Amino acid sequence: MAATPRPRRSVLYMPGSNPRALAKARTLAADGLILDLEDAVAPDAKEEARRLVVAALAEGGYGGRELLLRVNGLATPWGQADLVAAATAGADAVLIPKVESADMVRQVEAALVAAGAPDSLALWCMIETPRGVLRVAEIAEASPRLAGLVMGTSDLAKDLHCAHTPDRQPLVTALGLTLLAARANGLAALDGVHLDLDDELGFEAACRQGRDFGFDGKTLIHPKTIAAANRVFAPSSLELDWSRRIIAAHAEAQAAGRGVVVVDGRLVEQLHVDNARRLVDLAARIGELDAAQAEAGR
Ligand SMILES: CC(C)(COP(=O)(O)OP(=O)(O)OC[C@H]1O[C@@H](n2cnc3c(N)ncnc32)[C@H](O)[C@@H]1OP(=O)(O)O)[C@@H](O)C(=O)NCCC(=O)NCCSC(=O)C[C@H](O)C(=O)O
Ligand SMILES: [Mg+2]
Repeated sequence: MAATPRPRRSVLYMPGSNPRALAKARTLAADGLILDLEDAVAPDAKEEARRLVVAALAEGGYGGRELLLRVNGLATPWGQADLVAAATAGADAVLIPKVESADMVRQVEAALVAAGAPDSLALWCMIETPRGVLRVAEIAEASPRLAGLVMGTSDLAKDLHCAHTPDRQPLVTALGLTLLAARANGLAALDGVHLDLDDELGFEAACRQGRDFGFDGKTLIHPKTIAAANRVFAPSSLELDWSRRIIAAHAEAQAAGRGVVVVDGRLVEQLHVDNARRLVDLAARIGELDAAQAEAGR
């Protein structure tokens, strides 16, 4: 069976040019952090942001949080220097913005390798342009270093000329294609940001929609949204209770020579047990991460 993925319920962007945010992130309950050199950073602050991010990573203190460093695109004036810095900065992954082809991924990978990136450095891709969405299947299999895809729903909505409606209907095709490409290649998939920071109910509804689509978690822009994302994207106690019951019932049935069993009137087969195990394992990983963060915060 595939290894249980790490929790990625909440992944917070922070502008690389904001030292306060880079420091505060060490104390936040986010599963992952995106140290951003791209759109959150003004052009005249790019060099300083790169220096701050490299220094923050060198200082460490981010515990078990997954660390993604979002670079500027290779075609921009900052892309090449970002990749040279990112190669050995100590992040878990480099997040490439506005990916539109497998070739673009391989160019970034070549630049990172030339700059001394270790084999362990993963690549993540932002899917946030119409061309990127149309080519997401080829992008998702561009490199063995690829670990995940991130929806960039703000850029995408801009390019599509679509509205940010509460039900996100205009984005459903892109969300579905990205999720399909991720799952077909064993990659993680993160949903896009919710821009209205005062819209708690809308944020939770968007989290539930993303979870129901199959996304592993949501990308966030403010710490106050972390708790809700962590809650919505974690398996619920009802799901865990059901999962444990069907794992036990199916094991009993198998011991008696049967491949299926009915629990509370519902047919349970091996595929349901596989999914139940995934949820139970994910809950265990969340428990470990939460405990480690609580320990570090003491
Ligand atoms: C939106 C913000 C500019 C608001 O910042 P601020 O006014 O400082 O908010 P608060 O006063 O409410 O902050 C309270 C404390 O929390 C810290 N804080 C705030 N935001 C973050 C953060 N993102 N990470 C870490 N810490 C944060 C503040 O420093 C305060 O701390 P303290 O001083 O101790 O009280 C700000 O939230 C922000 O800049 N958010 C990130 C914006 C961003 O990164 N945007 C780009 C990514 S989104 C994107 O590009 C998606 C994609 O590409 C697409 O196309 O869809
Ligand atoms: Mg974007």
